[in-house]
Amino acid sequence: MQVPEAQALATSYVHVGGEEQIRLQDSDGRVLASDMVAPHPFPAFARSGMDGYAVRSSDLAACDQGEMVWLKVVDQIPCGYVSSIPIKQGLASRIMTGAQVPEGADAVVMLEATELRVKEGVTYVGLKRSIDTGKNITPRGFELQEGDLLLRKGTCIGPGEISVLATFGIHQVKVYRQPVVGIFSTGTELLDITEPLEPGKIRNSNTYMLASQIREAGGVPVIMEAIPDDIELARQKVEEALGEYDIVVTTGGVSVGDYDIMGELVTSGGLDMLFNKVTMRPGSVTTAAVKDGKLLFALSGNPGACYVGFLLFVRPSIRKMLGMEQLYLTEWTAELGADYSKVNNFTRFVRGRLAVINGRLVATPAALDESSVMITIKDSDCLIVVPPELRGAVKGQSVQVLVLPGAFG
Ligand SMILES: Nc1nc2c(c(=O)[nH]1)N[C@H]1C(S)=C(S)[C@@H](COP(=O)(O)OP(=O)(O)OC[C@H]3O[C@@H](n4cnc5c(N)ncnc54)[C@H](O)[C@@H]3O)O[C@H]1N2
Ligand code: MOO
Ligand SMILES: [Mg+2]
Repeated sequence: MQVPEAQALATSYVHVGGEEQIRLQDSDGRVLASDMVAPHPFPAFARSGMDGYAVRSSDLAACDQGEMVWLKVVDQIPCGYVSSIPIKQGLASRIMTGAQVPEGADAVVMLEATELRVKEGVTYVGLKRSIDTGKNITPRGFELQEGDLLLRKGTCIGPGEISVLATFGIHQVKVYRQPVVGIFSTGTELLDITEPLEPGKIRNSNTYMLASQIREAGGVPVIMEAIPDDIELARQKVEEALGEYDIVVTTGGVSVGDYDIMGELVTSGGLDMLFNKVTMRPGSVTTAAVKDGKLLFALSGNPGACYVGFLLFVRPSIRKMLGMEQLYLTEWTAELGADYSKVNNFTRFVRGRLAVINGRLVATPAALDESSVMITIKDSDCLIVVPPELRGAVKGQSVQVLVLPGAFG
């Protein structure tokens, strides 16, 4: 199956998760399940932008003839205080940045442009320059009017969105539930990361890499113990996990080896196989199946293939359950930074590094990009798409790149 077809097929089984109400401070990375509308204008009152004096600009017109104007100071307005004294002709109130501008005032003169004089117990402020109406005042509703759409359903919540919601006192938000994703690796050779190395064995790195990828995608990983290559045990684990979690991801045992059990598993025991071979490399053995509407992704055991298989198939499914609109990795056009000579009949997703050189986006393939290679995953920020038609790609040519989550730091 071609990659886009396999992606569409897998995600067609996924539905947006249920909704839940959570605290605003817990909502980073979550997706809004309803439109949010401004319950009041923002700012809710005309606000001073300077520490200074609230005045009537018409009182200062005489300054244009070189005259100094003296206004009687009738109040002091700190932030949070509403003055009850209107500014009539000849009057001014001392006001602080962020405080509500008193009735009658239409401009604020900054403190540095004023002089003070006290005469018979009365304070006067002296002004030398005229001022435009509205100067240093942020009008009510400057940013938002009551009823304006604040955030659309499907918006992913980050610092800017949290600021908007907090501004309006929206301390509980309705978001889509995070999918819970069960992970287990298969392989008799696998040691737990806490165990000492033994001859011929390796530590189970995929489970932990996948848990990290699931978290990045917005899901909640549940790490299950790795299992040996035993089909009956694997079947039991898969069934239990599918009963319990929203999505199940396994790694290993999907190729044609004597101990590759997953191929048989996904074609038996009430599972419907969606695909077991995708025209891509790494990850050609990526397999997906469905049982009672729940998805099982059986990814390759090779770390590079496991990583890419997750990004292309599992991540979009998690994002769809989360209610996100953009399911797939961002695709950009870049210049190839070095020749890439490997050819085959499948589309290659080559790990690479992105850089902006002289204003152009350049993608350089990793020195080691074999499916079995783990070390360059951490050094990559894109997957360079090399289609099979490209019989050897040359430095400088235009290529499509899929930008990896967290690229550019
Ligand atoms: N005769 C053929 N051999 C292979 C083919 C093929 O088409 N014909 N395909 C190759 C491709 S492509 C890939 S990819 C791998 C797929 O292997 P499996 O998915 O069956 O995975 P395993 O056999 O279980 O392991 C492969 C490799 O990965 C290591 N591994 C497994 N699990 C983990 C883990 N949790 N953490 C770290 N590393 C893991 C395992 O030890 C092996 O080295 O098959 C090719 N062969
Ligand atoms: O599936 Mo393998 O990863 O194509 O290299
Ligand atoms: Mg194998």
